Amino acid sequence: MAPASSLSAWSDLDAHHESVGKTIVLKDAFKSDPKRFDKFTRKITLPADISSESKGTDIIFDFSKNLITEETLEKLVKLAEEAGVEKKRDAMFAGEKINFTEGRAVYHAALRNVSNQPMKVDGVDVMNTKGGVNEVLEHMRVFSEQVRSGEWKGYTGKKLTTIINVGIGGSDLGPVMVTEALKHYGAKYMTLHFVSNIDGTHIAEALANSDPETTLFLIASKTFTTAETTTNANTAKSWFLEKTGGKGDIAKHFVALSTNESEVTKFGIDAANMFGFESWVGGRYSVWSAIGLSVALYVGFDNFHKFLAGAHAMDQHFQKAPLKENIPAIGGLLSVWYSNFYGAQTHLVAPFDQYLHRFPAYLQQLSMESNGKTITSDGSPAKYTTGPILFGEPCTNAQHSFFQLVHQGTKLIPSDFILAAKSHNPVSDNLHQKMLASNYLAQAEALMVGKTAEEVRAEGNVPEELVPHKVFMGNRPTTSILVGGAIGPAELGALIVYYEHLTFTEGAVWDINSFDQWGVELGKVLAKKILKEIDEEGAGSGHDSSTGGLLGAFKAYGGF
Ligand SMILES: O=P(O)(O)OC[C@H]1O[C@@H](O)[C@H](O)[C@@H](O)[C@@H]1O
Repeated sequence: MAPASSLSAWSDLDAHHESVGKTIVLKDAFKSDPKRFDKFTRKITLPADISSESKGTDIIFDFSKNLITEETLEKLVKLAEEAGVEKKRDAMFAGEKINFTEGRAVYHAALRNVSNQPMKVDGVDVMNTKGGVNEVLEHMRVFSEQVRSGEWKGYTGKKLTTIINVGIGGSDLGPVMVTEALKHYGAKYMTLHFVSNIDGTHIAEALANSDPETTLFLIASKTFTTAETTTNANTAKSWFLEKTGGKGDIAKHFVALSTNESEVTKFGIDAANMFGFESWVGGRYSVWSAIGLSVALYVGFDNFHKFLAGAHAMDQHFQKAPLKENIPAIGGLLSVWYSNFYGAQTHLVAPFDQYLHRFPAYLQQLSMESNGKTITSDGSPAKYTTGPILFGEPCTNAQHSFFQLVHQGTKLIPSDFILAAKSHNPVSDNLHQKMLASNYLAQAEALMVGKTAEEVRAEGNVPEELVPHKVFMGNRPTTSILVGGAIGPAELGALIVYYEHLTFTEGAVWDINSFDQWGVELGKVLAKKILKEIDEEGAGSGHDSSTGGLLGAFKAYGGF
């Protein structure tokens, strides 16, 4: 593929940015076009049998408060066409090896292919082959039901009620985020811990109040070689054996979620207690795989299945909808518009939903590990900026911390706001929900309309020298996502996949490989070398004076 900036649609957008993009005033655009909301809003409806709403749930994506005209959208669509976004999308869904630096298919969509269409990699239907998607799902169903019913017992015959998931990166963030998001559906008697950090505090705190007789460990690692996870897992195993006086039965208390059977068995987990998946599932896309076992245990397999089905609905939309109507494609193209033509460096995602409090952290890995790349498909560096810095916090909290910068800072921060129309906790006669919604609406409106000096003065009693400080420039873009019901498993699945395919679209335009992550390797290698040096005499070798100096100081202060 040609570099994005050499495409004619790119130059066209450049000119369009000069003539229209730089001058568009959103509040005027709304005044002059009463249909702007309708024109730029897209909707997906999730089927009734999987939704939190009995008639099916609509999810509305309001793109109208973005710095675009109809012409902009057409030009962005043209860019997607010239960049081959649809071709690349179809190649992904056809199981082609679009992860070209690792020679792998990118096939996490197969994991949520609940309509069970054949999906093939190398000519093999991954759905129905031995050890394939359906077989693993069935294993997950049986196991999660056995644990939840108490049929699967610990070594002293007790029901397992504490789940400790040991994993990091994609083997942690998805399960944490989803179990938090679906807490309303979770088994109230279960205690969940997610241990990821190599900092011993993480595992120590999880084990502190856990009872080995009632604890189930899920060792979640695609590769089963990640240092943090194997170290934490070994610490957990030693704790278990020590606390049970060697009588504890590993087979009843430890299961593995992995692609690497030989490492799993080396660790001491029976292959029968391993839930597998394939190398075509990237770590950051693995919550749909066996890595999601903690979700199935916590919310029950039926809800896990609805989660997959909601995701599948968004997959189908992404696959079939023309680009101009294609919700994730539009999201991705807007990101390109802001990153490459306005010089925006960030992307804020603020869920107005406490249950979604880990959603931005999850999206950070999805977006930044996927598109934090410089090299394009021909091996040359991109001549344009790629993945934005994604960040966020739930609102209304974020409003009271960093929103100052979003409203009045010097940076353009394209923002997404997410709200569910219905709360799972309509306390105080829904007062909280109404206040939450009023903030969701007010923030997007305020960011767009701003406040002029004249408006500040008209408020009266404002000393002239304070006027500029109280001015809001406005014209700051937002995308508002409204779930037309509560956020249940299916709604959550669809929201995640919106961001997955948004990220895909960005990467496809930028002509980068969104599916590898070589950038995390160098630090791992250096850490291994330094770990050895901590146990050796001296302050290591071959380091710069800062690293060597700090290593020496650490050893001296820490008594190593
Ligand atoms: O599941 P694993 O193999 O232990 O890997 C965990 C994480 O390891 C990180 O190094 C990768 O960058 C992530 O993509 C991955 O999710």
